Amino acid sequence: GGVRKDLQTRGNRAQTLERQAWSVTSGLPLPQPPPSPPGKGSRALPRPGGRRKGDGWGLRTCRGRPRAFGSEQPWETGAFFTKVVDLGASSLKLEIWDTAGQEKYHSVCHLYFRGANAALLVYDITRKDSFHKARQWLADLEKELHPGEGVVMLVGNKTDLGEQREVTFQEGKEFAESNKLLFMETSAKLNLQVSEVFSTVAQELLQREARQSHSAQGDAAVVLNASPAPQAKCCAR
Ligand SMILES: Nc1nc2c(ncn2[C@@H]2O[C@H](COP(=O)(O)OP(=O)(O)OP(=O)(O)O)[C@@H](O)[C@H]2O)c(=O)[nH]1
Repeated sequence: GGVRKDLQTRGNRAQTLERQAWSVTSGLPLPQPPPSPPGKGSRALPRPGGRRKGDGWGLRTCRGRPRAFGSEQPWETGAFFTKVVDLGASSLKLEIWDTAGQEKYHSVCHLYFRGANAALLVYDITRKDSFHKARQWLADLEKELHPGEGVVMLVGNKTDLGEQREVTFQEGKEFAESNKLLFMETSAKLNLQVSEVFSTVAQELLQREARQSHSAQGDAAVVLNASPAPQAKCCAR
């Protein structure tokens, strides 16, 4: 799935930045026109179509809507959600596309990653195969996200099923570290660490944005400082 991010500085003072980010669960999308969220126009990005239930991959609570676990309603089978993350000085509105888990649509998954600011790679800690699939998804993601751009978090879900665990915390952490990913474990069922996933990703997005803007200012200073030099040389002739 995917996420589009609106950043708004509090007090309505500053700019509204628009960024696109994609969250990637284990699922694979059927590309369809995305729905229009309330109050917004139609979107140019695809969203997943159907959902195959029960493969244990998804992080349902990423949809950012209050509801009881397992109480899905037919109208909730769509895959576009928004979540506002309050970060104190700023808040981020994440627009999230959830992919549906269908391997045969793997070839179109790049549509969901393109232009992403962020991605969540979610696996099921009770299924080693889902962990291996997450690694494959990362390879796909890396083709679409430019190096150093895009925040990717690896998420091990279903910590409430600890006795059935097949992927250790350490394995997840080491894989994440070796690929420069953020890492967390969650239980969507118990709502453990779910909001932390989003706030951590949002924080990281903001920090990267601040660093980029800082470095852009640095570049501008170099250009400004650079231009008088040739003139001075010229005039000295
Ligand atoms: N025990 C437990 N079950 C979970 C948890 N998260 C999801 N499930 C269950 O796992 C199954 C799959 O959940 P989905 O949210 O449909 O998984 P998904 O990967 O998004 O599904 P796809 O759309 O096929 O990718 C469902 O039966 C959920 O109720 C969790 O944290 N703990």
